[in-house]
Amino acid sequence: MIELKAVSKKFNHTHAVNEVSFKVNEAETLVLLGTSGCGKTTTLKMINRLITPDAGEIYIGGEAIARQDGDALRKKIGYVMQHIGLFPHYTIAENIAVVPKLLKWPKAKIEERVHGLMEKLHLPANTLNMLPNQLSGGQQQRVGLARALVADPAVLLMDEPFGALDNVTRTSIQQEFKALDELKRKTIVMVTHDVQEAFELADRICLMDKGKVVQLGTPKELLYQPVNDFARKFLAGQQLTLEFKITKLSDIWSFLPNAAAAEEKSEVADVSVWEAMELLRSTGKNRLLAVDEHGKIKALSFDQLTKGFNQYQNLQAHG
Ligand SMILES: Nc1ncnc2c1ncn2[C@@H]1O[C@H](COP(=O)(O)OP(=O)(O)OP(=O)(O)O)[C@@H](O)[C@H]1O
Repeated sequence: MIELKAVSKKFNHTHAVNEVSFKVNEAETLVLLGTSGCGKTTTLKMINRLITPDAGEIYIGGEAIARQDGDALRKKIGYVMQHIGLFPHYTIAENIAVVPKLLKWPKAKIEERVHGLMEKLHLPANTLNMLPNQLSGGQQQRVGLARALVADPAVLLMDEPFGALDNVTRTSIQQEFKALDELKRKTIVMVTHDVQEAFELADRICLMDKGKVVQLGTPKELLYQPVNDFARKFLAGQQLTLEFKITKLSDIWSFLPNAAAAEEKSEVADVSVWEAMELLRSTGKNRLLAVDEHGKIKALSFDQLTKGFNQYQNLQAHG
């Protein structure tokens, strides 16, 4: 869907991006991860031609973007900016409706879409006519996302979309983001410097350093098969949490105790061990129930999840 071929960009003497190549498949979320200044934002902005590469080629849907008009291209690509970047003197409704107005949608269609998105993103209807500074940081972030999604673009570029939020708000918006139907079909390239966030949201991660791709792979590959010391050190210290995040209930299913009660219903889908623990924490319950496709019910408590996870890890390590 998106392909970068040996793309480079220099600013004065800084090689911001140095022969970067990768492909993003349709409906995939690729996260660009790396320390500040490694070239993530420059890479992202070259995909919608806010920055022009010095060398290399970029294709979207098989077409070279260099041969397309920049404004027309950007109307087709959703873009969530770093630091949100809402227009301060536009109301929330006007901020969300920028692209549909440029595309000359009829007024009624714009209103319907803006209302629908506000509902989906849990923005209260009374914020429609407010200005951005009257909203909380979390609400502003949702408006930024609504603005990027409004014309239903197939491609979405997101630059530190949750960067301005406190940890609690950040975690809950990340969870909502993952569950949002609007995003399921989209090809997403997202920038972050936060390892946990990358593991939470990425199908694949592109780890960058000094303008170059260090490693591109699934979260599991980055964790268990780091290509060099830089990749290893980048994840060091967070190993256990990351393992909880990439291990699913279905992975540890056979190690969890059966729960008999047929009348009890499932409360948990096939989430990660981490998410199941978060659910236990947030609901304050001692145990939750999960059910598989054969109707088999399993009980989940902190203790059982940890035991099941350890047994699974042992099996992975020793066959
Ligand atoms: N417009 C510019 N003019 C000069 N140098 C720039 C410009 N934009 C980026 N750079 C430099 O290019 C390098 C890569 O910057 P970039 O913003 O792409 O990194 P990043 O990984 O997104 O960092 P951050 O997470 O801090 O935004 C940095 O050294 C930066 O100082």
